[in-house]
Amino acid sequence: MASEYKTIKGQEFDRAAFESLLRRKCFLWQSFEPYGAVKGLFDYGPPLENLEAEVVNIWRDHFIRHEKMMALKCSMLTPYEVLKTSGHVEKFADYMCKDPKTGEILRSDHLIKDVIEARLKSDKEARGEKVEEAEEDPKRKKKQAKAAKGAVKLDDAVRKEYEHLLATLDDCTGDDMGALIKKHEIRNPTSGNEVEPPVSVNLMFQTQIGATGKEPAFLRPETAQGQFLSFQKLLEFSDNQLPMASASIGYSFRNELSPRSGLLRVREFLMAEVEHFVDPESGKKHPKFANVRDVKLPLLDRKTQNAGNTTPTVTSIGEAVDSKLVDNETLGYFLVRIMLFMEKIGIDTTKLRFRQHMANEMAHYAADCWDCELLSSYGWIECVGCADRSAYDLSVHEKATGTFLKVREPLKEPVKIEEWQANLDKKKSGPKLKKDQAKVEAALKGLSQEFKEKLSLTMEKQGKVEVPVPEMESGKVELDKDIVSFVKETRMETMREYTPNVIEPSFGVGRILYSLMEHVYWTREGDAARSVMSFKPTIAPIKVLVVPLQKDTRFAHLLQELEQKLDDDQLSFKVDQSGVSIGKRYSRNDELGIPFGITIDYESLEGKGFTLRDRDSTKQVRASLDEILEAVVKMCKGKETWEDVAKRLPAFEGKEE
Ligand SMILES: Nc1ncnc2c1ncn2[C@@H]1O[C@H](COP(=O)(O)OP(=O)(O)OP(=O)(O)O)[C@@H](O)[C@H]1O
Repeated sequence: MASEYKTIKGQEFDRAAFESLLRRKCFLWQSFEPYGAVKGLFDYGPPLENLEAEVVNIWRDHFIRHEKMMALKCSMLTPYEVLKTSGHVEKFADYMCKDPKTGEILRSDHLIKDVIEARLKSDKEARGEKVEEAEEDPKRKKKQAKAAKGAVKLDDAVRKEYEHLLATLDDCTGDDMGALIKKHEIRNPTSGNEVEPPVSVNLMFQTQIGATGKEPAFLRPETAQGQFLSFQKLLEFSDNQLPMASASIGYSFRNELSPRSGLLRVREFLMAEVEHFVDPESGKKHPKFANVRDVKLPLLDRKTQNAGNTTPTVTSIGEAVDSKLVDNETLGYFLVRIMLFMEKIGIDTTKLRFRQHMANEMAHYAADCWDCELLSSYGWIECVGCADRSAYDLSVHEKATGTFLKVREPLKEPVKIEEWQANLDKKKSGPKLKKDQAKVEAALKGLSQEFKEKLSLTMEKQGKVEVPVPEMESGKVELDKDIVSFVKETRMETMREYTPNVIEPSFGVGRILYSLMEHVYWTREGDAARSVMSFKPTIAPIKVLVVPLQKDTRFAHLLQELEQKLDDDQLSFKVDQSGVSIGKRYSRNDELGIPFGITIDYESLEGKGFTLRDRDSTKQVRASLDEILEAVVKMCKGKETWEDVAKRLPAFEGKEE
């Protein structure tokens, strides 16, 4: 809840002050501002762009290098047929309602939810019960308040109906939502106007390849399809060995109907996706699962959610997989790796949970799905989806294209196979079947073993059989024993063919960055204006702040030497030589999250070293330049902490003002 959301220091989180910092320090802004800005599109300024690069580097190291994944870069422009086969053309859609008078477009489920929640809130107020704050942004709260205006205490039966409606909203079709809007007289909260019935709108951006219009295409809504269609190359690269995994970091595009909550719902965003291919007959075991068995995760399972509870249970992943709460080892292994990644980049893990998808949320083909959700002032937000997509994608693409998307591997022991065959005597069947010959042949080939056995018995008794041929106008054909025979043949099988299953952790980088920025934001006690962004040194956008005590030309040569050495150590740095006090210079750069400050003072001129300041504690040490730089390099690589450094190097009692 927004009201319960606290900073890492337990302070009330002030979203307005936080957003003002992001703007002031140029972390981000809406794209194309001089043209009035475009909703759902953001430009990243220098601090956020650098932060993204650092986080992506850690992601690459944590997943691609550590897990020996195959990095891929696939095209963003995707032909229509690919996304038709994957189901996106038909199903990747949301319902929207239009306000015919203002032209405003509202996502139907959001509209219903907002209005009904507002009525329930108002009812609670009327009953004098404690009201929880809306989890969404202030604009949404305003809308809710407006919607609730005039609402009175509800009838018990209506209240129950509303609660049930909210719990089952995810199951509603467009028609269901249309009926709800009518029945409950739901109007646009902003204008008070009636809205048009819901219409399904596909969320993909459509375009075309070339100028002829003959090659329709989309900007991809996820990176996954390119990876599936590279399956054969990946298998070759991994010497035909499974499990294997590919990974892709790249942009995806979704024409969200009502983008809101800043970076949390945008129309163009960076995704980092893994496709881990595994033999389904292996029980989806993971070779490194034993290493993570004892790691504990906060798991909010389906049963708990069904009971209306949102408190996760902290469980070791070993127990969760043994009890089948988490479907298999591979899925469990990735949940652990996701949490370790979040910890590594500085996410506050008390604001992290894994939520299992409810049955109605999962794609029909998915075996199990867990979202890694992060708590921000907007509430719990899905930042990583981790799904077991079974064999769905490879199977549908194989069926649509005829391309072999399976694994063939030699069997340890050859297996004796007994199979019914339908043998068509083409010489005799030709004159009878004429142009339908090929269709009948294909139909016979496609018959199941059981059906072929049944037909052999019929043939024995009646000397003829009726075979279904959907491709023929008549839909069937009668064949006698001169034309077709059914025989049981025995052969030795030496190879096994199977379609791998896919476990897919899918990261939305922007949502993670936003949550991270909220998690590291706090204000120094006693002075509300002094905000700090406590980025870990390993990911901080700028590593070092250089502050000469005063504007004094005598510092010039030391400054030059320091800059050269920082550059040699590949440390990013900022020099603040402005005339304001050291304290002010430190505190305004704390807002950028620079973890370390090096001061050049008059004692430095006498060869007595430099001071190094830690952003979070504001403690300082004094040492030679080489000692200081060695410490900074180690801390920025995550090899040492400030506590380690403070034990090694002599403390310095510097004043900040
Ligand atoms: N519009 C968006 N803006 C920013 N990030 C997004 C957006 N849509 C999805 N993501 C990110 O991509 C990840 C994987 O996408 P996925 O298709 O699982 O999301 P989703 O279930 O459609 O999300 P939601 O239900 O919130 O729209 C999400 O966990 C999220 O971090």
